[in-house]
Amino acid sequence: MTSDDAKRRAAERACDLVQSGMKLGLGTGSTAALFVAELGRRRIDILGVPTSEATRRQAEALGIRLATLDDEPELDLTVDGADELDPVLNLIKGGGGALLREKLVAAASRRMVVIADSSKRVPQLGRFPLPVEVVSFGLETTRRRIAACLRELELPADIRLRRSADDQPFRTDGGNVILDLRLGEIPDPHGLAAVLKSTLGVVEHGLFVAMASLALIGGPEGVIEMAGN
Ligand SMILES: O=C(CO)[C@H](O)[C@H](O)COP(=O)(O)O
Repeated sequence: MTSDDAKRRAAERACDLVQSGMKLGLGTGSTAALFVAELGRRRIDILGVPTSEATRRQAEALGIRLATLDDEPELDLTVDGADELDPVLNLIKGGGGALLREKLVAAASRRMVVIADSSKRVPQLGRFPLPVEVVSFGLETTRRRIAACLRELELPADIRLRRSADDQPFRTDGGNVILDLRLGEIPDPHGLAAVLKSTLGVVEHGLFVAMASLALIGGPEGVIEMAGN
């Protein structure tokens, strides 16, 4: 079974949770795109709040009714992918650069369900570089501030500015840039999340701590369910 098949299984199972009339947060990335495609195929009448311009374009093309988070500040369910998930469903997200809108939409939802293939499961977060969205003004000063925090926490200060295919700094939908932190391991996701959040210049980080209530992991045996908070 390919990774895409596994992701599709998880996406299809997540669609089973969707009922007509729901207000849904629509995630970003290849797995979330499979979910949105399946929603379109099933023609369930939902109102979607997309977490990126890419997802908005896909959902619009499928005829899914859309709203903004300002129109609909309380959502029933968000379904989104993840770059890593640990056994208690703390996540690293932002590989696709949509972490800020993804977190805003997930936080506005009664439930967040993660869909993934089994390669995303890890015993401890940190192998995947942690995306941190920062303002581009004063970028070097923010980078140094983050490096000092990491050294304080005895974590490696290997921080790289994300670049697009044309070698220009990658820009998020909000016009910010992303620093990817190569940490290797994150022994205390709560602690690191708090430190990053209080660092001047940081807009948001890709640690989703205690936000997901369920993960659906697709694989050759079917779909495994993992419960979170
Ligand atoms: O956080 C994300 C985008 O910002 C994605 O959910 C994450 O990168 C997983 O993507 P994929 O489903 O393509 O593996």
